[in-house]
Amino acid sequence: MSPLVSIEGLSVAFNGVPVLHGVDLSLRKGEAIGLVGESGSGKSVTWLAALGLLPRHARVSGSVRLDGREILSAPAATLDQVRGGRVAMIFQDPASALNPVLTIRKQLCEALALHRDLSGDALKVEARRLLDLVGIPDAARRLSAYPHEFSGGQVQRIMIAMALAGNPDLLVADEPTTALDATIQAQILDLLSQIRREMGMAMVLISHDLGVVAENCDRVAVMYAGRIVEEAPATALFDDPWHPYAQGLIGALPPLDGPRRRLTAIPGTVPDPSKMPAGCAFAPRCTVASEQCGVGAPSLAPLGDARAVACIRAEASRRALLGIAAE
Ligand SMILES: Nc1ncnc2c1ncn2[C@@H]1O[C@H](COP(=O)(O)OP(=O)(O)OP(=O)(O)O)[C@@H](O)[C@H]1O
Repeated sequence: MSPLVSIEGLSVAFNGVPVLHGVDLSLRKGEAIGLVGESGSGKSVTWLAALGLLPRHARVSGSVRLDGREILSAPAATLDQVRGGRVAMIFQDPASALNPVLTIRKQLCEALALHRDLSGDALKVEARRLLDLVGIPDAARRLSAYPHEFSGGQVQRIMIAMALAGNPDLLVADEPTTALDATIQAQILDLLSQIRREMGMAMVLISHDLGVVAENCDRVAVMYAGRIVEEAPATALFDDPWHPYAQGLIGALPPLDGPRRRLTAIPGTVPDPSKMPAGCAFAPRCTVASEQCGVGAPSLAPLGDARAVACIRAEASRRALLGIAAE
């Protein structure tokens, strides 16, 4: 089956400083993929670039195809149609994406009118259906309310309803629950997963939280310093991570049924994009790095059918982790 989205060699530079280095990623219809990595690793920039949402001073190159059609170089009007239509996005701070002086009905109807062939009462009926779908109680009455009359979790539900207005094939959710407390986070993620399955929609879930990604995604791509360093089915990655960075992230993860915390356990920090090391960007923090790791940045190499890793020391690192002696 041909992929829904295929990203190849996606690179981004800001003011001449590269921050994304040839990212390759593809997504099948209905698939949920998680993008994880510390702050600054390029998760958001990957999707902002793919959807033509970076500021003008960004230099973007590579290829992004939606159903085989190139969208990276598409005219602005085509990209406007894609965004909110076939591809929808939700972000961490939903309140800033809603207009405070318009009712929810008005905003939902505007989103619907833009992407669906509906008008008059049919718009209002569909707006109500969407609000119901995302679990806002008393939807008919609440349509007349303004954004400030809803809680943070409800506002994120409304943003999900807005995102669904165009019947998207893909939803990109960038840290959709980071600003919410733990119980509400879990409810919103459950809602997203349920809607995704019912609609057969693909999803990209960008998160710092590996637990969130483990529970909600089929596949995971781990990013470090503007590159994907490991990509694998979620269970394979969590049971047996190969890249030393992925191993560090997973080592920092509390049990799935225990309390979550942010990823802090790997010593050191992500390198400044303007001061990238010559070889593997993770080498300065890596416990198994060899001299050769300083020579060139390793590319993402397939490892069996479903996974890929960018590390020349992956096997050694895995053996060290599992306590297997070198042969
Ligand atoms: N508009 C911009 N202008 C200049 N640099 C930028 C811009 N947006 C992002 N960057 C830089 O690009 C790099 C990748 O940022 P990005 O936001 O994609 O990271 P991230 O992994 O999504 O992190 P976070 O989880 O904190 O959102 C960072 O070094 C960031 O400072």
